[in-house]
Amino acid sequence: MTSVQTKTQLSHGIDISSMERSQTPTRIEDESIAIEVDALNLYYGQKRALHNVSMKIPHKKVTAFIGPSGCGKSTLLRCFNRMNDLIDGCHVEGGLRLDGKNIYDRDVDIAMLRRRVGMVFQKANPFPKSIYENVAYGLRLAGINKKRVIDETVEWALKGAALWDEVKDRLDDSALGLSGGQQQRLVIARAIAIQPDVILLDEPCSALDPISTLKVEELITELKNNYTIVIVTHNMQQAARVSDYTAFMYVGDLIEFGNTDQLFTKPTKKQTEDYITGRYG
Ligand SMILES: Nc1ncnc2c1ncn2[C@@H]1O[C@H](COP(=O)(O)OP(=O)(O)OP(=O)(O)O)[C@@H](O)[C@H]1O
Repeated sequence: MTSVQTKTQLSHGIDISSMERSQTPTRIEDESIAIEVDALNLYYGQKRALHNVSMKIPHKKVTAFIGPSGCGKSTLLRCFNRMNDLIDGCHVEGGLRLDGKNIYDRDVDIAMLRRRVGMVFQKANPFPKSIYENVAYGLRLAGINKKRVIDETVEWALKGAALWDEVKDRLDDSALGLSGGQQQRLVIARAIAIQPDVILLDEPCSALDPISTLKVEELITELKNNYTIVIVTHNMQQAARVSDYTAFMYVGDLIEFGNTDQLFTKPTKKQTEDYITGRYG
């Protein structure tokens, strides 16, 4: 065991045994790419929050963003569906391509982009409507009105979000009566109902208890069979458990990006090693 592995276990208790069992690590060079970030700079007014970030996000894999508070993880995530457009004074320079198309081009339909790139936030935000209506809402917005299609899709999405068995007998009850973990899975069901290509998860488990966290983590692992997933997490054990690739960010810079097992066991940058061994952050 290397000194990094020992320190990692001591400071954070990250279970690296599963990493050591893994076969040949996957390499980003061998992946099909969903999102390509090219020399991206983002400014809040005069302040630059992202510095020349370049990276590739692979299709149907889980990519985690880690790093200390304020390093730009959520800012970068929000670029992927242009949520930052909603912030006054925010502007972006550089390229960000989704399946080869620059999403910052003038001709991009932002509503369509956000259908393709769904987002789940730290705090579950169900609408004050029934469980059924929460999932059906996006379908109706998308112009789907046939009850049978909506019924089938609501069931499919709730099953996909591992919530169906818990709610199938109370679909007309208020979503606000669900537990925090159930609400987060409901929001994920709402996101997948409209069949996006990419799901962005911004600290989806930070308000959840350990059992709900485990369920959402299992769900993430399941969802990557069909979706490209990008997750921001403060929890390094979570990044190590659920992700295939990890990006370590520090004060707006992308310091290191690569295969999760390698990044946690053999980081190539001292700043990454210092962070994962708990020396700062
Ligand atoms: N709406 C905003 N207006 C101005 N500055 C912002 C805004 N949102 C974020 N910032 C700044 O941009 C930088 C990056 O913030 P961001 O929230 O992306 O970091 P983070 O790594 O996700 O942090 P945390 O882990 O604490 O959520 C910080 O300095 C933050 O203060």
